[in-house]
Amino acid sequence: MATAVPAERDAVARAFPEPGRDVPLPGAVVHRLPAGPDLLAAGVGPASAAAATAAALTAAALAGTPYGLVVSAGIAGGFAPAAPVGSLVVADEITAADLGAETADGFLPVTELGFGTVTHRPPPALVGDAAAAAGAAVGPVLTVSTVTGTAARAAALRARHPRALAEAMEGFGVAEAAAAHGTPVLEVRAVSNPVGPRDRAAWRIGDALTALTGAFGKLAPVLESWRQT
Ligand SMILES: O=C(O)c1cccc(C(=O)CC[C@H]2O[C@@H](n3cnc4c(=O)[nH]cnc43)[C@H](O)[C@@H]2O)c1
Repeated sequence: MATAVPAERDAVARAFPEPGRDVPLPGAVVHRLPAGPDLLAAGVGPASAAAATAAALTAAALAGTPYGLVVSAGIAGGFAPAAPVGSLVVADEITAADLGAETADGFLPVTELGFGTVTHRPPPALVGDAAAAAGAAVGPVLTVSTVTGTAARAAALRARHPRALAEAMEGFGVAEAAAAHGTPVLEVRAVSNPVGPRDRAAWRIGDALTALTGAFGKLAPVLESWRQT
């Protein structure tokens, strides 16, 4: 389970009965729960998330105990009205929304430049089971390197990704690390703020962290029992 910051990691940990311990690894510190998943505060942004997630995946593989699933979890901005503050989102697509080139005719994703990947798709059956268990909406979660701060930027993202429900900064990095290991990925987000004009007073980080704890209390059996078929 990869979050950005320790506050998100600890919110997920509160869904599990017993406290864990930190296990230092080369390039990452995994918080190991006795009766739950390994948790990783991987850092803010796609690069840090990818690096730390890859380190944890590699350490597990070299130890002969490879992970069966990687989950990117945390708070996110929600695209109103589909994803209001306090709601939960499970990604059916994890998309890098600003990986490409700005041109006179608008943004071109790297895939239209002839290389790379911009979208990872979690296993549909797992997405459905997770969303049903958590009472979450299902749709694309965008990964950005810059938090949207204007209505114009929000509108531009919605125009390019009309189904998008949320915006965060780590999912695509986590998904790239998982893909390099052939490991399925899931992204679960609790909405802390609306995507749009920067208004720090509108952020409800505490409420979102509480929603994240509640979500993983319901998700735990789904994630534990899920095996790639
Ligand atoms: O603009 C601010 O002053 C501000 C206040 C609180 C938090 C931030 C962040 O940049 C948080 C980024 C962090 O949280 C995730 N997140 C939450 N909401 C969003 C969003 O609307 N767009 C992108 N990322 C968001 C993200 O995954 C990071 O881990 C800024």
